[in-house]
Order: sequence, then structure tokens, then C-alpha cells
Amino acid sequence: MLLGSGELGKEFVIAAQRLGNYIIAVDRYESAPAMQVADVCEVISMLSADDLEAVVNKHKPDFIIPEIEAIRTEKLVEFEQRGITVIPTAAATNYTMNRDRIRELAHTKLGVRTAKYAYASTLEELIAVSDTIGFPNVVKPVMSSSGKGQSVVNDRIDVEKAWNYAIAGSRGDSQKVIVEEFIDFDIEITLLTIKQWQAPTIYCVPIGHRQERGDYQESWQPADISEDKVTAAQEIARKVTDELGGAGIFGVEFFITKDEVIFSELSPRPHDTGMVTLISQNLNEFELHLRAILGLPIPNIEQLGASASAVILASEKSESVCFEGVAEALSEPDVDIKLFGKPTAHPYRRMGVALAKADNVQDARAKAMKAARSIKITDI
Ligand SMILES: Nc1ncnc2c1ncn2[C@@H]1O[C@H](COP(=O)(O)OP(=O)(O)OP(=O)(O)O)[C@@H](O)[C@H]1O
Ligand SMILES: NCC(=O)N[C@@H]1O[C@H](COP(=O)([O-])[O-])[C@@H](O)[C@H]1O
Ligand SMILES: [Mg+2]
Repeated sequence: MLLGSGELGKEFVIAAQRLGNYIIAVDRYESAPAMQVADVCEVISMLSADDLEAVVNKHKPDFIIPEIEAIRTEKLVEFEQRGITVIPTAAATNYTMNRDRIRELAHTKLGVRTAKYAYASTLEELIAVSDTIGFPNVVKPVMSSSGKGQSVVNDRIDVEKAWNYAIAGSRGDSQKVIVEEFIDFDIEITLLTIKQWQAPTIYCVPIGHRQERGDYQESWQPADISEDKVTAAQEIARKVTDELGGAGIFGVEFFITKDEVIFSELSPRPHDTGMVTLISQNLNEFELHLRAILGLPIPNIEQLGASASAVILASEKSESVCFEGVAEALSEPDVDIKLFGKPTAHPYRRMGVALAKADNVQDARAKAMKAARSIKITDI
């Protein structure tokens, strides 16, 4: 049972069915991407304990595989106690549902280097802690993803705007925000980390990415960072994922500066920037997640050379989505696109991804961006 049925879930369902699994796709709206390829689907509020109880009782899944953060994770603990395997573990989903819990685990408990941070639950508190952290800083709701409710604050005058934006963009019932020191990094990376039930933890080649408005725009593999820094990132990733336990893929995010590897956050599931692996590896991040979950062997992960992904975003609202420019996007060699099939669009909603390979990362990025820009999303 997949809890969350977006683009990442869709690719996971495809991988899982190819190895003979039966998938129940769950999300908050009808015809979500993964529902279109699953065996059965259910539309519920995943923040409602009663709704979760009802679908689990109805379908009696062997595995519950969360695909988004905003789930009533206390309920997952109960399911786990009843003998259902929650991926990677119910505790891990609880730690990563809110930014403050995983931050306390990584920084306070494990002593991992992160950006300086503080929390606030009222505007007055935010004003006070912003002065302590300094400017510029980054304000984010403790429960949100893909940059929702997140803003960079350059000045005291902008704190109130950041507070209102964060509260409006918060998912779930929390009114708490985190404020972080702004890290002026050289590059940021996702280290896909595969934790297995029996075999040792393994890693993919680091993925570089570029974000706007806190949301991913393009990613590429391999990321150009030194061997020392890759090793340092792997050590941190292993420390944190060992603490979380269970099995599955994790997208561990780091800021890389001239001298430091700084832990940012992690997803206990495939990562959006990891969609580049749909073209860049022999086994993509969804296939790796599945194999780790089922305890299947992963004899080798082969990186297939310079590759990139670029997102296809909607620019306007649409209730009946239509794509133009597909032929143009596909006209170059070593370019592919995946259109997710989200039934409706609104500005900045991610509707697809363009993928490309080339002789070097710079060319792969240019090709993926060009293909993504050729696609226009309109209303029928
Ligand atoms: N302290 C910081 N300093 C500099 N940039 C930051 C900081 N925090 C976040 N960012 C920028 O904003 C992006 C999104 O932040 P973060 O990963 O915390 O949000 P998110 O909503 O969880 O995103 P996602 O769900 O897509 O991973 C980061 O990848 C980075 O580019
Ligand atoms: N950074 C997390 C991420 O990328 N999650 C992916 O986006 C979907 C939600 O999209 P939507 O907001 O367009 O419905 C999620 O279901 C997941 O696949
Ligand atoms: Mg992130």
C-alpha cells in the first residue's frame, strides 16, 4: 500500500508491478499519477487516523510505503505493532514528517553539522529568534515539502511576510516554523542511500541540483565534488539512516561549501532530484527502493555517464490538462520526457520531467532544460 500517489509513486508502482507485486495506491485526490498504474486505488485524507484505519482494514497490506510526509504517522506506529512492515520504519516516517524532529535527531542526538537553526510558534518568537540567527536566513514551516511556505529573509522588515507565507504553506495542523542560517553553498547534492535488511548500506553517485523557490528545477549526475567530501557525506548518511533503521532508499540532502559538508534534510523514500536516475543508472531509484524493501539483491549500481533532469512546470491553472511541444522535445538524441498525468494544473505545479544524456554534465543539463522548455501545458 502506497500512501501518496504522485510522480515518485507512479514510477515505484511500475517497478513493483514488474516484479510481480499487487499495489494499492492511496492519495487525497482521484486519478493521482500512481493510481493510474496501480491495481486498485483509494481516495482518503492521509492525515486522518480513521481513514487510514479503514483502508488498511479493507486491504490488509503486507507493506505500507509512505510516498509523502503529510501522513498521520502515529497511526503507522500502530500498524507496525500489528505486524505490517512500514517502510523504512514507522519511527523513521515520524522523524522525517516534521523538520524539527529529524533536525533534533541529526544535530542534537548525533552531532551532525547542520545550518544554525531555531524554532518559532508565533510571529513574536520568530522576530526574536531571527535576530539570534541573523540575516539572511531561511524560514520554513516544520511540515511542508517542495519549498511550500519557504522563503529567504534578508531583513527584519520581511520577517512578518515570511511568517504569514510559512503558515499559509504549512501542511497538516502545525503552526511551528524553523528559521535557518542561510548557507552560501558551492553546490547542493542528494546522496541516494540504500539501506538493506541484511546487506550493507550502499550509495549512488552524488546528484547535483538547482532549486528555485525551494523547489527543484534541475538535477544532474555525477555531481562534481571531491572524493573526500563524498566519503564525508556517505558517513553522515550512514549515521543518520542507521539511527532511523529499516530498509529502503533515502534521499540525503547536503550543502557543500569550500570546506564543509553540511547536512540539510532527508527523505525516507525516493527523492524528486533522483528522477535523473530514470536515465542515468542501470537501476533507477524506484527499482532500488523496491529491491531494498523486498530484500532482493542489488549486485551492482552502474552510473551510465553524464545525465540530467529538468522539471516541466505548469504556468497557469487548468482543469483539463493538455501538452504541446512533445515532438519538439523528443527531437534530439538521448532525450526522454515523462509526463506525470496529474489531472489538474496550477502555477509551478510539477507536471513532468525531461531527461537527457550527453558527453558531459553541462551539455546534458542544456539538453534537458531545452526539452523541458519546449513543453507547454494548456487547457483542452
Ligand atoms: N539554510 C539554507 N541555506 C541555503 N539554502 C537553503 C537553506 N535551506 C533550504 N535552502 C534551499 O531551499 C531548498 C529547499 O529546502 P528544503 O530541502 O529544506 O525544503 P523542502 O521543502 O523539504 O524541499 P523538498 O521536499 O523538495 O526536499 C534547498 O534545496 C536549498 O536550495
Ligand atoms: N519534494 C517532494 C516531492 O517531489 N514529492 C512528489 O510530489 C508529489 C506531490 O505533487 P503535487 O504537490 O503536485 O500534488 C508527491 O506525491 C511526490 O510524488
Ligand atoms: Mg529538500
